[in-house]
Amino acid sequence: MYDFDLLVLGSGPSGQKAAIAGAKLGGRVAIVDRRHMVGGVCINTGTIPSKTLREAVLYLTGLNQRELYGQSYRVKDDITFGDLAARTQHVISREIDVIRSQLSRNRVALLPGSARFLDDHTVAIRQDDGSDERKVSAERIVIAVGTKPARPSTVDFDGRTVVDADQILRIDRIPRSLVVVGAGVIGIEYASMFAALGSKVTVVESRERMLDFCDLEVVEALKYHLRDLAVTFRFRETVAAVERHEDMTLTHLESGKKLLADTVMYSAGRQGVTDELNLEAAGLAADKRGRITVNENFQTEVGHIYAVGDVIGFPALAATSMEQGRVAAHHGFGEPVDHLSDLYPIGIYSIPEISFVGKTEDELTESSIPFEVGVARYRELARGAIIGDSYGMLKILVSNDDRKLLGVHVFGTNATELVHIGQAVMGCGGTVDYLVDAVFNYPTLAESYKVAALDVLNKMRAVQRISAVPVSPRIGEKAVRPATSAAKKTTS
Ligand SMILES: Cc1cc2nc3c(=O)[nH]c(=O)nc-3n(C[C@H](O)[C@H](O)[C@H](O)COP(=O)(O)OP(=O)(O)OC[C@H]3O[C@@H](n4cnc5c(N)ncnc54)[C@H](O)[C@@H]3O)c2cc1C
Ligand SMILES: NC(=O)c1ccc[n+]([C@@H]2O[C@H](COP(=O)([O-])OP(=O)(O)OC[C@H]3O[C@@H](n4cnc5c(N)ncnc54)[C@H](O)[C@@H]3O)[C@@H](O)[C@H]2O)c1
Repeated sequence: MYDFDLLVLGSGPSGQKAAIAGAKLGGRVAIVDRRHMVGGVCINTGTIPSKTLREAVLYLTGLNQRELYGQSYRVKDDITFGDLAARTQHVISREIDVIRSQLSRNRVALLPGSARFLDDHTVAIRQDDGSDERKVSAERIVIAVGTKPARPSTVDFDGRTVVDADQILRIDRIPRSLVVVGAGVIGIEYASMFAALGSKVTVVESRERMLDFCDLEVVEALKYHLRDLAVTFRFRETVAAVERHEDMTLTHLESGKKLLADTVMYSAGRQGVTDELNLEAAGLAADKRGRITVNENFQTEVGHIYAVGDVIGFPALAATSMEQGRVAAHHGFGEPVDHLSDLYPIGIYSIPEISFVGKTEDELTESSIPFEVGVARYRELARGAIIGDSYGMLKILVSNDDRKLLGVHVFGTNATELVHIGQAVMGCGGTVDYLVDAVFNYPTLAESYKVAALDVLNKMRAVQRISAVPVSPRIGEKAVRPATSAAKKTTS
């Protein structure tokens, strides 16, 4: 009756995984995207180019080797944007090739063009050059159209001196000075890269602090490092206007300050790409940020139409988007599937990088959940000395009640990889005792888990000991001996 069992709109991480999951379940599946956007924002303008650029910056500047070889150490003196772009283009092409091959070997048809709804089972697909339009029908439809940078209408983006986070990848020179508007994840990642390249970076953020979902101590450490790379932070400041002059920009802040810079980059949030979808024809609507509301199965108000990935909003990560796509397809085909776990890691590829899983100290304190903190510093690990990372740290938060891990926060080299050890222990309901008893490879950064776990146990034991000692009576009071039965068993 329909052309396809499943039609996916958008080939980013969520769309790809929905399509492949549908095909593995035996469905006839197609995926629609513009020819130049196969792989989505993730591959073409977002995750992959920014992470490759970061790797190129770290390598060519030699930044990570300077503790070992001195502050003047560099692999290349005059780094051009071309040097950085070459590596980025290479990785993008390779990744697109992998995606095309995965779709084709799973018999997912790739239909080029932009989709818009004609009704709740039918879409029209317009070729990129507008030359042709075809109708396609499907029993189930997954909307995975992602987001684009939010651009204030008052700012004149020229793609050269005033740019958004997509356009920054196409600039032709490394700016001597850069204003970054918005200290979200995108803003801080690009601020780190340009600061490492030697640009004088000013970050303007209207809130009081940045990355407020992360551990406060870790964010403080990051700010210290970025300031050391000559980054200036302007918190509680809002951009009022940006003027373009020949090869220069002047950013006016609402407080009256003026910032002169070669380039201004806007990273002040993103907008769902739903304006061209003609959602009303399918009986759907988006909110004012272009987002679509879904239930826990990623179904929209129209049961056979699903929405996944950044277009549904938080957490808007490639990793969670992939899972949402897979879960939606399984639900659509009636295949049993668990709901998405809450226990996913966050990775911020600033320089140095940050990663965490679970709760922060602030969240636990607000919920009155008692916990103990264990810290390991890379400078006390042999691997830290070998790689020249003296600033890295790993912090674990452990429940005083049942000794389970409640959160893991990592700052420094390999943070985004290391966090998964804590995630696995937490996912399996493990306690701090597992980390104390486990033997880790030496010399590694993973050893930091054992060091932090021992730190927790030492603190817990000290508290138990003092609790077991009679409290000296105040004048006129009797001595009290706290009940020792409340003290928890320690294994080491
Ligand atoms: C600079 C930057 C860095 C990032 N870094 C990270 C990171 O390090 N780690 C991480 O986990 N996440 C990161 N993200 C977020 C990550 O890229 C997104 O979460 C992810 O790409 C969202 O995937 P998606 O499936 O929603 O689709 P997207 O990747 O957003 O792609 C959507 C696709 O839909 C297509 N489309 C839109 N409208 C239509 C239509 N009408 N018809 C057909 N196709 C359409 C678009 O062309 C596009 O290809 C980053 C994002 C940015 C911008
Ligand atoms: N490593 C990663 O996982 C990664 C990396 C990059 C992006 N992302 C995803 O991309 C999404 C978008 O990131 P983002 O950083 O663009 O958006 P964001 O919404 O996270 O941050 C935007 C920031 O800009 C500030 N702001 C807005 N207007 C301003 C103005 N006029 N003047 C000063 N400050 C202003 C806001 O207060 C906010 O802090 C995130 O939600 C994130 O999930 C993830």
